[in-house]
Amino acid sequence: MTHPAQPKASHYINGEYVEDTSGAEIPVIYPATGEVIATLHAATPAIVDQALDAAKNAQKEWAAMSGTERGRVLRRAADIMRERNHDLSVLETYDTGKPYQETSEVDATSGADALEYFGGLAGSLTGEHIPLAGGDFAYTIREALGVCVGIGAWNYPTQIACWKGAPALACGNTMVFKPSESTPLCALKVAEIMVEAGAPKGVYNVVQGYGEVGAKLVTDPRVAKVSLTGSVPTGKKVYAAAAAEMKHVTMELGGKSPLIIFDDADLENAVSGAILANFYSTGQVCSNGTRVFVQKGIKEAFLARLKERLDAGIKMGDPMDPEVNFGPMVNENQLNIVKKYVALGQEEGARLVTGGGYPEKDGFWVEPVVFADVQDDMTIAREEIFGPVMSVLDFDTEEEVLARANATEFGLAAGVFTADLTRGHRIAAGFEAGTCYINTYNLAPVEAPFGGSKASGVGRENSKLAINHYSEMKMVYVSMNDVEAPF
Ligand SMILES: NC(=O)C1=CN([C@@H]2O[C@H](COP(=O)(O)OP(=O)(O)OC[C@H]3O[C@@H](n4cnc5c(N)ncnc54)[C@H](O)[C@@H]3O)[C@@H](O)[C@H]2O)C=CC1
Repeated sequence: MTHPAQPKASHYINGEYVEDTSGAEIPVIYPATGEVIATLHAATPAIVDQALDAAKNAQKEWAAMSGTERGRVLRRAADIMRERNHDLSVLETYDTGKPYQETSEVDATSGADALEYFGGLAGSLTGEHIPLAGGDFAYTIREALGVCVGIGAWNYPTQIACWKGAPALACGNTMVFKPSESTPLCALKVAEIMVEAGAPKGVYNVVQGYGEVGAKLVTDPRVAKVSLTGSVPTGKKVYAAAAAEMKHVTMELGGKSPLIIFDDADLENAVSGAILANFYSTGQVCSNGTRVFVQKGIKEAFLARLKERLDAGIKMGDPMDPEVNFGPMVNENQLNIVKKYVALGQEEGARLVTGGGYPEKDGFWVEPVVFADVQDDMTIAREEIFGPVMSVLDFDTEEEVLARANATEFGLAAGVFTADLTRGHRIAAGFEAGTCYINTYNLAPVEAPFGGSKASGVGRENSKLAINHYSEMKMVYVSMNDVEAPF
């Protein structure tokens, strides 16, 4: 019998499901059991062509609609997503293995928030009037870029499809979105919902594929902009390919973010913050604060309480059970990466405080891991693991810890827990990171910009700033005077 997660076809182009079985197979594996629940096919060159043509053909008409009309479509799509939260969350759980307890609160909800927020902004995207000498003036027109390509990672398939789609469409662009080959299901539902909400055909298209399909999309002359969520190595390749054609980019890449906990921090809140910074989505979150610097005075109390809460609170099991709060890794490859780093941490002399076991059942399961006595030069403190592995490092002084926190090529996020708010702001000012937290961690409301500095990215998603990344300003100079020329 066909599994309910199996979509009608692999791609969604010009308002319809489209299939071409000659593309490479993409098996969809439910991470909780290891079983193949759906089979899709990567886009062939003909499918890529069809999607880009559809997006190109739809763009002028979409951009010619008023911002209010475009916004109405996005807001309707947000309403539909909220109404279907249950079904979308079940699908997100099949796609990623994340527990329903989490997906039912976060994924479609966050997608709907983006659609609603950018839908609300769409009617107020304007240029400005610039008075000049002698009665001349200039005005600016905020214009869409054209066809935008979105390329997603596998940890938040619904959210990423919406975070890229919503601002792109609000500005009058059209989109071709390529989900991660590990989680190809959810974006198809987003595309369906857009059309149901009234988006003209071709405005939002989804094509499946591995990296090579992504690479093909990036260099196509019909494409004006590329927004990637993925790892730093992929980001470097995509940025370079886009630069060769002078295309706009947004890069949301990986991190190894620091979380600093001072002696004076509220212990319970600091432990909660460290949990949110490491174990949500089984640690598969780009902004995770995986280097937890704890001041020596609070260190043992912090470790004891953290272990107590993890031991009592983690509930692994069927991700569809609403009581379960900890799911498997997304796939076998990612599980093996975690295993490699956990072994490395032990070899390099870090102290295993909790975890390190692998439940013996089908699927890709790992217990959450906390390492203490981690040194800055250990591999687990330098490289992004993208799994539930927390490294706790000791520190003495503010100056020392800030320097160590910043000593990384990454700059996605950073956080600090302290009762001294002056110090909190001082540390936030000193962080070399795009997304900072004082006395909390890992929140990403659509109203606030999200993104990284240094190797972690270029540009920002969410907030009014995202509009600048999906539009450009045309200037029109108007002379009110005779034209003077030298000869
Ligand atoms: N900053 C952020 O907002 C976020 C960043 N991430 C980062 O994503 C990574 C995990 O996701 P993965 O899917 O493993 O990343 P990945 O870099 O392997 O793949 C990302 C996407 O790029 C595509 N791709 C691969 N090679 C390509 C190429 N040459 N040209 C065009 N597209 C190509 C893949 O098919 C996939 O859709 C982690 O590093 C994580 O930190 C994840 C979520 C959010």
